[in-house]
Amino acid sequence: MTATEPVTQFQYKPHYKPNQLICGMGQTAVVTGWSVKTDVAKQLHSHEYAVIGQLYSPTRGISFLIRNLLANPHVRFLVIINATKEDRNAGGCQCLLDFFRNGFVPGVSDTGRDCWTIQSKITGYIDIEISASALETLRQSIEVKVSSSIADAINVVKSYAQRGSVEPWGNPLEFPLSEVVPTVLPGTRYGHRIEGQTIAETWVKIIHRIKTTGTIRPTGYDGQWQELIDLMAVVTDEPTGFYFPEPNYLPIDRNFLEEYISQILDDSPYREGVKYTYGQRLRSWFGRDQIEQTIQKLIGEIDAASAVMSLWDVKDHEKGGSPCLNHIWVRVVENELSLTATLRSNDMFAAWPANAMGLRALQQHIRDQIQARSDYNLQLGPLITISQSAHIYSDCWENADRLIQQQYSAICQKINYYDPAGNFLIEIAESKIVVTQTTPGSGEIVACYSGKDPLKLIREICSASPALRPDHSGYIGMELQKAADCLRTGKPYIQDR
Ligand SMILES: O=c1ccn([C@H]2C[C@H](O)[C@@H](COP(=O)(O)O)O2)c(=O)[nH]1
Repeated sequence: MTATEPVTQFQYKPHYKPNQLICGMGQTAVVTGWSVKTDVAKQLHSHEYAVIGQLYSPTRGISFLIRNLLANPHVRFLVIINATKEDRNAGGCQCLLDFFRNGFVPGVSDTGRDCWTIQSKITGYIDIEISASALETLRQSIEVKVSSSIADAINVVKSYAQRGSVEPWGNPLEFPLSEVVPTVLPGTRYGHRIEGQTIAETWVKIIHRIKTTGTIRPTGYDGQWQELIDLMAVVTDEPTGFYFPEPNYLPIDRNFLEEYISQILDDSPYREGVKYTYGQRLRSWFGRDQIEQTIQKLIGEIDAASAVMSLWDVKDHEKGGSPCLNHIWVRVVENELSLTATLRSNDMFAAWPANAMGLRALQQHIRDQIQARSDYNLQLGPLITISQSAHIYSDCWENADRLIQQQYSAICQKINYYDPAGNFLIEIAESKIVVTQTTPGSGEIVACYSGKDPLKLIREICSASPALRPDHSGYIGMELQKAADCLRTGKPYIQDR
C-alpha cells in the first residue's frame, strides 16, 4: 500500500448508527453495500476516508445515511460499492445513486407515512422531517462515483484524497426524528412455540407474538429491537413450490427466493469482501459435504438421531459476522422427514421467511435424494426453526403493526378445532360432571375426570394435559360451568347446546 500524505483533518461525527461505522478524517464517505466494510477499511488510511459503512436496505438505511452526511458537511465525495449479488437483490446502492442522480419527490411510505421517495425503480424513502432544500444542497455538493469492486473503490478513494482539502459545503444540519414506542403486553420471555400450516401463516403469528410481548432492548449495534428468546416455529404443511399469499405480504418474492435457495444448497468459492454463504459452510468449509453426509447417513440408518449438520466454526468467535444459522438436524419418524434448524440470532421480520423457505428447500432436497438413491419414499414432515434471539428491529415496527392489523385476525378466524391434546366429552352421570378425554384421530378413550366443581375440574384437566390449546381449555371451562348449572337446577345438560 502506498501511503498518501494526510491532506485534511476532519473528524467524522456520526449522529446515527455510530457502532456500525468506521470513522476517519478524510472527506470521502464509502458506502460498501453488502461488501464487508472492514475489508475496505484495511486497505485505506484513516485520513483517506471520512466514513465507511454498509448499506443493506433502501427503505431502512438511506435516511440515516443522509442524516449523517448532512451533519458532516466536510464530506464532499461519496464512493458507492455496488459489487455483489446481494446488492443487486436489495437495491440499496442503486437507490442511493438514484437519489444523487435523479432526486426525490414527496410520497407516502408503504405504512402510510408521509416521506420523500427517491426517483428510482427501487423503492427508497427519506424522512419527511429533512427539508427539501437540505437534500438538494447535499445532492449538489457531493461528487458521487460507483465502483463494481473493492479494488476499484480503493483507487477512487485514494485519488480523491490526493486532491487535497476541499471546503465544507456549509454548516452541519440536523433534523428531528420521530419515534414510535409500542405498548408491550406481559408475557413469557423465554421459550415460545408457534405453529402454522405455511411459512406465511407462521410468520404472521411470530410477528404478532414478538410485537405484542417481546422485550424492548438495545440491539448489539445501535437502536432497539423487540425480542423473545428461544422461539420455536413449527411449519406443518408448506406446499411443494412454496405458498406465496395473494397479494404477497411476505418480504420476499419468488425471484429472490431462487437466488437465496442456491445460497443454502450450493457451494461457493471464497471471495474477498463477501461473507461466507450457508451453502459454503455446509458443502466445503469443514472439508466435508455435510448435506451429502446427511443423505448417506439416513440411507444407511433411517432411524439415526445423528443426522446433524453444523455451520458454526469455533473460529467464528475470533471474527465478526458469524453465521446466524448454526445447526441443522434431520430426523425420520414414522416415514416422515422433519428438519430442525437453530439460529443464534434471527431478524424475524426481514429475514425469517427467506431463512425458512431456504431450509424447506434443503429439507425437500434431502428427501428427494434419499428417494432417488434408496427404496425409502418418505413424506415431507414439518420444518422447525428455533431462533435464540428472535427479534424485530425498531425500524420495522410500523410495518409489523400493519401486517398484524391486516393479516393476524384473518388467520385466527380460520376455523380449526383440531387439538393434538385430544377431545373432551362432557356429560352428567350419577349427579356428577363426567369428562372423557379421547385421542383426536380415532377417538380412543385415554382419561376420565369427574366431580362437581367446574373450576377444580378444569384445573385438573389443564395440569394433566398442559399443552391443551388455550381456546380449547376456555371452551371446556365454559361447558363445565354450564354442566354445573344444570346439576344445580336439575335441567338436562347436552354439550354444545
Ligand atoms: O440468515 C440470516 C442472517 C442474518 N440474520 C439477522 C440476524 C441479526 O439481526 C443480523 C445479524 O447480526 P449479528 O448477529 O451477526 O450481529 O442479521 C438473520 O436473521 N438470518
